[in-house]
Amino acid sequence: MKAPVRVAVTGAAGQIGYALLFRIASGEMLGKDQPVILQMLELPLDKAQAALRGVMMELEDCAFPLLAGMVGTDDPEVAFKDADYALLVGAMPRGPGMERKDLLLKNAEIFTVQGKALNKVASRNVKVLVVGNPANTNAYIAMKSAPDLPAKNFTAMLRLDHNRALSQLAIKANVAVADIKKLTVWGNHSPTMYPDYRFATVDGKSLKDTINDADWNANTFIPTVGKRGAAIIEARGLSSAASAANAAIDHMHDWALGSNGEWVTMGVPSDGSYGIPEGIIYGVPVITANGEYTRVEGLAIDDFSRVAMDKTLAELEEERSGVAHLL
Ligand SMILES: NC(=O)c1ccc[n+]([C@@H]2O[C@H](COP(=O)([O-])OP(=O)(O)OC[C@H]3O[C@@H](n4cnc5c(N)ncnc54)[C@H](O)[C@@H]3O)[C@@H](O)[C@H]2O)c1
Ligand SMILES: O=C(O)C[C@H](O)C(=O)O
Repeated sequence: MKAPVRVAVTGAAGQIGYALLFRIASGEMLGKDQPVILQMLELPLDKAQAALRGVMMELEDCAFPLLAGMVGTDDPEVAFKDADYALLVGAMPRGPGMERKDLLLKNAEIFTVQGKALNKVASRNVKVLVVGNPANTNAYIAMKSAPDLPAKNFTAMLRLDHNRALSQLAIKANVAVADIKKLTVWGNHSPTMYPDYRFATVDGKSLKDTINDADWNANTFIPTVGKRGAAIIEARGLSSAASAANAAIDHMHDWALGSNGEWVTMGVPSDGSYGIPEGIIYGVPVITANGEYTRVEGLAIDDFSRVAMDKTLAELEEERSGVAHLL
């Protein structure tokens, strides 16, 4: 049996937390041979702490063989102590009629505090996934607040957008989701994101040629994927939770255990490639292996894509300016 690893989850009593923790404890994230110690953070409010105690009772009641320990706390330095993985979910969600960036100033402080706590107490190799919105800029804030940790260890969740794009494409082309390779979503987790299937293949054949519908791409596919979060809020009255937790599991699973040579999308600090200034947390195609991600380099960027990639970049730069005073 492997030694247990420490997995910190913030917002553990929230919607996404409830859809996430049981899957982590059952081994779906890090493997069926990897014991985990869950270190769960919630707000220092009676209601939040009581709800967290309830979640922990339910975790106990599952008798998961891989759950090697649990900590529930309102102190980030307890939650992140020696953490090998940190899923930063806890933040305010948007409601109907809001954009994710409307949450920026409300949620930003959470990520300065938590970045500092990670810097102080987490494993030096901690892998951080920011889910709380606006996810890219919150990941940027956490990264900048943790100068002693490697910047590459801070990532934002674009995987939900990647999975949404996969399903829309599978429906359109009448193919199986699992057969679509080489898809990506560039940029910000916001309506400006650019889901891009120019390189995608199905059974080695170009998906773009199979679909052959530029109008559908520009006027249906891209806006449908970009506005899917709002469509879920409109339908459910609450933001996505099970699909968000599922994407977080996919992101961390692939980062830890590898993507078997396949492309996945992660929001990662830019290295300056593709015309994205260094340090901006931007969705890009990566291949993961041995606990590391490697950007897919050298892809051709045509005029349509350049405009789309610059638009989502401009939004990220605007968000970064909006939080500069906190860093
Ligand atoms: N990146 C994505 O693809 C994606 C997808 C879905 C949701 N989200 C975002 O994830 C976040 C959580 O969504 P949810 O539906 O679970 O919300 P929720 O309101 O159900 O749960 C959030 C939980 O976080 C807790 N919390 C708030 N501040 C905290 C802090 N400083 N420390 C610890 N816990 C804290 C709250 O008490 C609450 O229990 C939101 O910001 C939402 O917009 C992102
Ligand atoms: O859209 C939201 O506010 C929640 C989440 O980011 C989503 O994409 O479902």
